Amino acid sequence: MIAPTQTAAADVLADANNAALIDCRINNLYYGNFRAVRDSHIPIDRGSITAFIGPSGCGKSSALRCLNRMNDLVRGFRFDGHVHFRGADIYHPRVDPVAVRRYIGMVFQQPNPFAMSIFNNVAFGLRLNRFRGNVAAKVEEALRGAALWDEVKDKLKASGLSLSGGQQQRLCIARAIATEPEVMLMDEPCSALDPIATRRIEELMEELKQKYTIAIVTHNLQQAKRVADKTAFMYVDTSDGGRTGYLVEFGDTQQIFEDPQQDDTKRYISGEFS
Ligand SMILES: Nc1ncnc2c1ncn2[C@@H]1O[C@H](COP(=O)(O)OP(=O)(O)OP(=O)(O)O)[C@@H](O)[C@H]1O
Repeated sequence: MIAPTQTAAADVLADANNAALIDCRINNLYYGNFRAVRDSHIPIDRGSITAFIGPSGCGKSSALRCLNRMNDLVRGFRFDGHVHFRGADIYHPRVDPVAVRRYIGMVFQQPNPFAMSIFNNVAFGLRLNRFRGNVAAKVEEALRGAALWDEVKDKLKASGLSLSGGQQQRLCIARAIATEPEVMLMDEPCSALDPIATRRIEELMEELKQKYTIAIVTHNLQQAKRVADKTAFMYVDTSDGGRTGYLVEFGDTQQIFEDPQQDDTKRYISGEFS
């Protein structure tokens, strides 16, 4: 369990007033001496899909990876700011990053099923978490949740690697939801998929949203427009000779696309730069 801190106690109260499920404030994010992101405050609302958009290198993935401490695994990573999940500071020294990732799961750009059976791919996390209930029932539930059950129910012993790219990505989603996280982070989950498999994942996201909060990094503006409730637009500041990403504008997706308030957002949305 993520231990709430004293500072977090006030935020728990704020949460009761419909504050964001995750409140992420990145003042500075460094890899070694390189400042990759600055001044970005991104709240993630419960039960919503939030898209991170912006040109390559603006720090979308870096910001996303802060939300479940995935950057901790990167050498030279330093972060000044906070990420509060349900009011608790996930970077508090007493908080175990592995526990954070149990609440806030992740699906990556390249489908990465383990070299084991479809069944065991999904059961893996359950066993890791010493799940004591009915594993087979839970695996089925997760595969149904990821809209994959009908396609694999007769070949659960086949290797996860034998599936198509789109099926593999849904298998990874099943693996992520089997342990019942509250939040799913998706880092360009469709970039390796064809348009039909992409559409399938987008439809799945709509279904998953009933149960999970989702944050997604996407290069595909149409995808953000189709699936996201909220959109964060990030850009790169080169004024001081560096390349530091920052949040330009955050709001309802419809507002960001139809009535952007910042010139850079307008230019990006209209395709003036990519
Ligand atoms: N592990 C790392 N070590 C050093 N620098 C990194 C690392 N990961 C990212 N960066 C740098 O941080 C900056 C932001 O990268 P990030 O991947 O977060 O951007 P992005 O907007 O997601 O980019 P893209 O859309 O191309 O994936 C880039 O300049 C990148 O080179």
